[in-house]
Amino acid sequence: MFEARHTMDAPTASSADNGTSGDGGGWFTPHAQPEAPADAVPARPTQGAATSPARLASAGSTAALPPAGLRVPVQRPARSAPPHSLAPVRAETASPDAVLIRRTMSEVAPVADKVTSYFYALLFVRHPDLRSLFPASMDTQRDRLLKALLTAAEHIDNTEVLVAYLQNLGRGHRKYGTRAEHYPVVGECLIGALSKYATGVWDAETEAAWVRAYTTISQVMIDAAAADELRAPAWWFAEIVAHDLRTSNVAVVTVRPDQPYPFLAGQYASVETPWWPRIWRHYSFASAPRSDGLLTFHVKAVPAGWVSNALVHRARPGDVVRLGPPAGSMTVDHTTDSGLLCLGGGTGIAPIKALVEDVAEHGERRRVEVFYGARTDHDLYDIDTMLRLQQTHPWLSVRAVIDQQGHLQLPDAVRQYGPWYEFDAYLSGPPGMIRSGVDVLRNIGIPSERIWHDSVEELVGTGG
Ligand SMILES: NC(=O)C1=CN([C@@H]2O[C@H](COP(=O)(O)OP(=O)(O)OC[C@H]3O[C@@H](n4cnc5c(N)ncnc54)[C@H](O)[C@@H]3O)[C@@H](O)[C@H]2O)C=CC1
Repeated sequence: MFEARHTMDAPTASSADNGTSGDGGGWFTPHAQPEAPADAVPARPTQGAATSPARLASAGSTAALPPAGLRVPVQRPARSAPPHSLAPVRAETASPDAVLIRRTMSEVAPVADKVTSYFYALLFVRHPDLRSLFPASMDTQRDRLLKALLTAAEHIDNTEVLVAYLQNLGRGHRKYGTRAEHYPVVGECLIGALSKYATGVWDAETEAAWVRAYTTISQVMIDAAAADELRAPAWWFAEIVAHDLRTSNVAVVTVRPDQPYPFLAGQYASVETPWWPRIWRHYSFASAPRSDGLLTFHVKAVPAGWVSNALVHRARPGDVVRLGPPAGSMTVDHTTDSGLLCLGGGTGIAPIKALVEDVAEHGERRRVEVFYGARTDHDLYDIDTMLRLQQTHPWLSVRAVIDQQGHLQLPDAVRQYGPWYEFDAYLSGPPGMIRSGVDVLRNIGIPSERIWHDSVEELVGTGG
């Protein structure tokens, strides 16, 4: 699940300072590709300063210009920007709008839950028709939309990263049924909620800054969705063709999409099961693209994880799931021949295996060093596959790291080998492993921009 490293999008999210440090769950922590539908509610005037819907992104318009002062690049970076590029712009370099937006966010941060609740109350009261775009239970999803909006607003000056993030977000929203006309109504409710709770700082100038930011944000998303519509479906149906229970709670699930599904090794997809409509969870592809078009995911059933439990314990061949578009930037750069240092913890071994296959298919002889961590021998459910790959490929080395007592955690094991400073590093696994792994790898000399992983926040969301 998850856009890795350097991106704000989905599973592969940012490494460094975004989401890998701190509590990883803060309201304004940049995170990987959010999953929530960005829809909204139009019409009634918001509370406080009057914000007419007309001032927000015009539905369906693809010609709206970015507001003055906000730069919207036209080019998408080839790879997502490094996590550290998401670091907040320092006050002295921030635009006036960014300063006002951050001031609002500081004001509402302590009451984030209330802002979220009020936002959805406004949305669903004003636009009850939009309720059906969201899951029946909002528990796991309720704050995702607002988080995404606020993340984007906070990084309004960080154009390159922001645009890549928003484009990804806009494409990803197609599967929710989000349409261009939903954006202004969401914007109205966002501003309604912020103006209610940021009373200490809210004034006409602040509102204007939010309107400009939201207009830019929504236009980038609308345009990306429109462009994507010309070349890809909003979602894919995929039939489960194999279901292999490897342990009591880990299944390897293979699906056949109803149409070609282009992706890159190291990416992930969001998956919706028939049992939990509109609840989407990210899973990394466990193989590089195959000639038969099949896709494989490794799923661990986690406590209270509706989707993961359904996929492990209920799903059977013949069942049909839905897939969102591929996302994530934890991919191999084939223009270089530097070695790959890969840390896969638990089911995090899935995208690592895909990366190994990708290197093999490119016929290169790059060194690939895999550290595969698990709590017990039994939990190394895919070690046979990895050892077979090692036998076939002399450039590949696979080491298992068992961490039953928590004495030797996976990242620590890497220190005993090396040197690693000329390697590109790939981390995939539980959020704690990624956080400590990024620290360890930086300490042993790998620069942040060569450390790739999916966003920790997305990973947290993935488990379900
Ligand atoms: N693209 C990605 O990053 C992917 C991430 N995942 C995530 O991987 C996780 C897999 O869960 P499990 O199999 O239960 O893993 P687990 O909890 O059994 O841990 C697996 C390995 O990670 C290490 N680890 C765990 N917490 C650590 C910490 N705080 N510091 C250092 N090392 C730590 C353990 O030592 C062990 O070697 C899930 O959270 C899942 O969402 C799964 C697939 C892809």
